[in-house]
Amino acid sequence: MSTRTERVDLLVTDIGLLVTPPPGGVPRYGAEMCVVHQIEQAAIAIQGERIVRFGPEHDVRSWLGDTEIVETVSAGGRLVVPGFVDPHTHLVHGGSREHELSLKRSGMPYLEILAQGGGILSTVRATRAASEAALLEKASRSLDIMLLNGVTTIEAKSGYGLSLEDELKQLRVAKQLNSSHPVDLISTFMGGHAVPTEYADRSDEYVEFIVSKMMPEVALHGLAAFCDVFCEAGVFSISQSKRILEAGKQYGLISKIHADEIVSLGGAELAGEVGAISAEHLLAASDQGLGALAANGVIPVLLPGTSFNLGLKQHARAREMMDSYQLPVALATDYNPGSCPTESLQLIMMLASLNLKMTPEEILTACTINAAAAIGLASEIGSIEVGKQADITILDAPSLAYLPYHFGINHTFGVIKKGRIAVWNGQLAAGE
Ligand SMILES: N=CN[C@@H](CCC(=O)O)C(=O)O
Ligand SMILES: [Zn+2]
Repeated sequence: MSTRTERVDLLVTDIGLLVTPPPGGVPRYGAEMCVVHQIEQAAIAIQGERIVRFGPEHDVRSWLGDTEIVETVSAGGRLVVPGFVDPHTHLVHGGSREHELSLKRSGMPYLEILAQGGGILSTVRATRAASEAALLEKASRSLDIMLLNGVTTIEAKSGYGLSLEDELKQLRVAKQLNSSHPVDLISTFMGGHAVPTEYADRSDEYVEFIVSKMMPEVALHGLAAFCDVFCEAGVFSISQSKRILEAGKQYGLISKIHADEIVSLGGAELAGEVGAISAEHLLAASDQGLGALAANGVIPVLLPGTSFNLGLKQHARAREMMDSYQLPVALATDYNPGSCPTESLQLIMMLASLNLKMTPEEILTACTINAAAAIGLASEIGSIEVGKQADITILDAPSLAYLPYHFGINHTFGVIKKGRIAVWNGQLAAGE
């Protein structure tokens, strides 16, 4: 395994049970998702930001010999897993939408609220009205909650600005948080989230505005790694979505797509055609669409919190995706102020168990290595592996199954981010 190092900066001992996807730095497909490595009475040695050794504690200790250890912490017999990754969030936004709760509960469909100028467009108004500092403050608080819940890396989309300045404003906030907050953020440009009111009935013109005015600026300032579009009936058509994603590729932005969430429009097929890294939602994806994902290595990112919160009977066909199509399913919160206002990935784990019929092992894989792969980071994060970033979550739980079983609470005891203690005893560490 690894050669001995001069010094270990942090040694995590007394890990009751360490569970991780196997090494490899690649997504885990279908049946592979239930295979995880489990080590009882384990320890992890960290130097700088990297894992240098892990395994049974007696093995790690004999490997260490008389190596200098700067700091030792005990996991107190708890469960230790890779830091969770949330690969689909709409973190940066102004305002909230509790005023739409009664409309939703009275059965008004999500797309109808949007068509009446509410929904996403309501958050666009609030985001445009908010200062950059106010957006930063609000997003930072949500990011703290995510960290306290054991999440160490997230993806964050724009898409509530829908004007050049306001899209850039959202993306600058995410960039700023990436450098100031312990959680790593990777940004997605989503100017194609809705057609703004000033372009009502001129959606093709808005698409050209995205392509000709927004994308060059996003690329020029290095503000995003990915490009996403809400490909949905009444929002962006297949051809408009294709125009946006293909143009994004010219600017080096990797495609993602909100596909077949409500209507089976062919978004999954388009994801395959444009070579997207991931396709999200997929409740209404056709068999042909799932085949296109499998044939083109597209990762399905499932968002069971959204179908739950929208009160939908339909769920993404996770079992078929894994069992029949051998797809590498990932899970995410979809944290946003409308369809899924929760930062809790642990709630999503419970819903994945309940409604997607995923096993605890599959859920762990979907929230770690496959989630990392959905944002292009599987070689760096998503598993406990020598050489990988030391992103580690310590949970007050005796087993993986305990997480979806004892639901509605936060099990996180500690979080180590890039080798530094970011959360301990359920609290943010001083200075974080
Ligand atoms: N479906 C489109 N976009 C978001 C919801 C955004 C909102 O309602 O504000 C989603 O992924 O669920
Ligand atoms: Zn979304």
